[in-house]
Amino acid sequence: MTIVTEPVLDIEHLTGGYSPRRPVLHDISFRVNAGEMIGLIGLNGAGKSTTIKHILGLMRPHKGSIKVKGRTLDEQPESYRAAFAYVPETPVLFDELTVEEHLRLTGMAYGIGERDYEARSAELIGQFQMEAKRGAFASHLSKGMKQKVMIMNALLAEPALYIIDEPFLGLDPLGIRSLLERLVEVKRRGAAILMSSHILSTVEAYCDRYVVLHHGRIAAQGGLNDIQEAAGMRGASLEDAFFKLVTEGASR
Ligand SMILES: Nc1ncnc2c1ncn2[C@@H]1O[C@H](COP(=O)(O)OP(=O)(O)OP(=O)(O)O)[C@@H](O)[C@H]1O
Repeated sequence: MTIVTEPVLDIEHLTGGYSPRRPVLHDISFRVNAGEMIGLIGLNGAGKSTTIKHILGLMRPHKGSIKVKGRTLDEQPESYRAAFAYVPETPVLFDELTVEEHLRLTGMAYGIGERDYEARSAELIGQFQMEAKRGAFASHLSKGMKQKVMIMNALLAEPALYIIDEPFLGLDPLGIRSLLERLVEVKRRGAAILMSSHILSTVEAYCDRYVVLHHGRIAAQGGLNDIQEAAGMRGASLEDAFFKLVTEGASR
């Protein structure tokens, strides 16, 4: 017997972009299930950030639908927004709040009880090597430390869906390892993760499925086998198959 569970993120036939006359995304459909990490990959300008902006509700679909836990943003704005945490490529912090105050704010925004807050924040501060900086203002942090604060905030919230945009660039190797370990752990506990990155070896190693965007369309999606098949390259690495798909103009 197969148990059919509702996807945490369900994008169906999304056409969208910045101007209704010139869509950037064309008929995008993919899902992220609980306990899955999906890699959203594509060249510069392929449409990854635009897809993410649509999921966040910063832009509205021209056609198609986006559901988080079965509901669109219009149907249930509060529960839609509370179901995910977003880690942007460029950290956005309050300069005059400390690391700990950011965590505290997230704890309040997501309604996390005091005891859970204490346990989770202490663990995250330790795991991301931020003990010495817990009282530092965001404006006094390095780029990678700011990125860590964004990541810690997302992890503190323990949402059903993580949306993570190119998280590795600012992090040191220890930070990357901490992040990947945590993502594996939250996934095992049932979280859904959509991660966009250009570091394809890491995407291949950690993601369960991949969505290859090319010129705003899905060029291929599925497990490594599906991507290899779409590229006509059995046995290839994700990077080699991706390279073939995006340089030969394949579009399906
Ligand atoms: N604010 C904007 N207004 C109009 N067009 C935009 C805007 N932002 C991006 N675009 C266009 O949308 C298309 C998709 O861009 P998007 O930022 O989604 O790409 P991306 O896959 O995230 O790329 P990168 O890997 O460089 O971050 C590009 O053609 C880009 O020029």
